[in-house]
Amino acid sequence: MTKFNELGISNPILKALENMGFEEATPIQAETIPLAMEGNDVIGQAQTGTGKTAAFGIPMLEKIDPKQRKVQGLVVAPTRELAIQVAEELNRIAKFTGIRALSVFGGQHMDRQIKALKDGPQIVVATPGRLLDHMRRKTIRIDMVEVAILDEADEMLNMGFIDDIRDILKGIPEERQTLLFSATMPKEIRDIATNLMKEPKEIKVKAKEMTVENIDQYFIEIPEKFKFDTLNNHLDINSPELAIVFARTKKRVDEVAEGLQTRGYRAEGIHGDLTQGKRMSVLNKFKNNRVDVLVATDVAARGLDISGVTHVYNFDIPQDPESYVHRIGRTGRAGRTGEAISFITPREMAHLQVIERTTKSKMKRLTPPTNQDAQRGQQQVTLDKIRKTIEKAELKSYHETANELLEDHDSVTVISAALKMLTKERRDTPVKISSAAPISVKKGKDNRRSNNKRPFGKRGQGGGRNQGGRNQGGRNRKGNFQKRRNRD
Ligand SMILES: Nc1ncnc2c1ncn2[C@@H]1O[C@H](COP(=O)(O)OP(=O)(O)OP(=O)(O)O)[C@@H](O)[C@H]1O
Ligand SMILES: [Mg+2]
Repeated sequence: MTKFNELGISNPILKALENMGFEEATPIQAETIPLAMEGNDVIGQAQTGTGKTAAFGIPMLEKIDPKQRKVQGLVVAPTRELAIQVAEELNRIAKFTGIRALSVFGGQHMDRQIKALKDGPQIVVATPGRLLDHMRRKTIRIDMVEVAILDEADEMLNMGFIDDIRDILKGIPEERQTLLFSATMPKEIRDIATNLMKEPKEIKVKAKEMTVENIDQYFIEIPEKFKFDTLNNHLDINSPELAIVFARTKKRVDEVAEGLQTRGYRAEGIHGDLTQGKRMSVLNKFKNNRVDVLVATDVAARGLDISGVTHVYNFDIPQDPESYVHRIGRTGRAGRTGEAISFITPREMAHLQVIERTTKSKMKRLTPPTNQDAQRGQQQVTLDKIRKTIEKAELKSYHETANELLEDHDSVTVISAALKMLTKERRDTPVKISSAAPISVKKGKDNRRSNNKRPFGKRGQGGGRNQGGRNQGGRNRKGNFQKRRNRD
């Protein structure tokens, strides 16, 4: 185990890391920090939740001159929520340095952003579309950038973003240091990456599997029409602290979220068609435990670090094995445990094997729980509450009333009545989820790249701006399917 003070980090940053409760460097941090501080370009790959943000953040902060109020560090990230989160983490690490990171993303008022940029942050964390907007309007200068970072690099260099990234990098001096990070790095993307860098050092934290060991992975083979009730039963049995349910389309996200509300769960949906205000408020409610179940498209699959997420459900199995890795990686972070449960229709069973082969992990089969299992699960939750109350609470003042009840009824009847009152009863209000075509394995083709995946929906996340022109999904000149650009 490596201590941070063995890595040549300056005192103000060491102090912040200590304040944050970081005791030891994670393997990706221990390997990356010295190499990046020497000025090398780095491609860093390590499992989800293992601290890649600090692994690139610390060497970037060490390179920046706090006295210069110019953008010296640039981080590009695929979603708005991730840009905000990365800027927050950098600001925590930079607390005693005088360096400030600003997040810049679509859906926010341009004027306010321009004003914030004029304030002179030394680091900007941006989504690509909005950053390009500022570059064109000349409301940001990135010609003093010394360190450029692509977080979720394989996503950023995928078809949806690659042109934007090329345009952005053209605006930064060639002497820059470039750092690329992700939990996944398919070979064809790595080849693109090396072309954008100078003799990059590759750091790959060796792991047997692409997924994190302390996430227990399960699958349930289930026909489409039983998915929703099965999800209900599962939530009742597991009573997750926080759960994320991934569905394939925005429509299904809305329907599953509304269906769960109808059945009495505190659930909300998040996807790219919502206003930025709504996206933020949903995510904040989830972080503050005012929402227990977040139903999401892949917009929430990458990078988000929300403590307390104990369960990830793939209501719909993702097309890419990479996407599976990132989705389930929203739990089991920073050494904690988690569970991932994927619903697979009988026709999708071959796809399960594709995911297992690529990620080198195995999902254990679960039988779909019955309504009785779910009811017992909910009663168990009540039992646990009662046991805790017996342990902790002062109950003497209730004894007299309890004895009064016991004079008229036997103890089993009395306790059963109390259990009934305390237990969430099942609601069987019918909920209809529109069907989704099953994902199929395309023979003889790289399944991953032929997928026109659209985590942000048809208008992209820019909310209707900048949507014209090239690369709007569909087929490109070579006739391959092309991912719709997620402009922001
Ligand atoms: N050395 C450390 N000790 C303890 N906690 C840490 C350490 N480094 C990072 N963390 C915490 O671990 C969590 C996960 O970190 P981070 O989000 O950087 O992971 P990641 O590798 O980028 O994951 P993903 O691939 O999902 O983006 C965060 O809450 C972060 O603050
Ligand atoms: Mg990350």
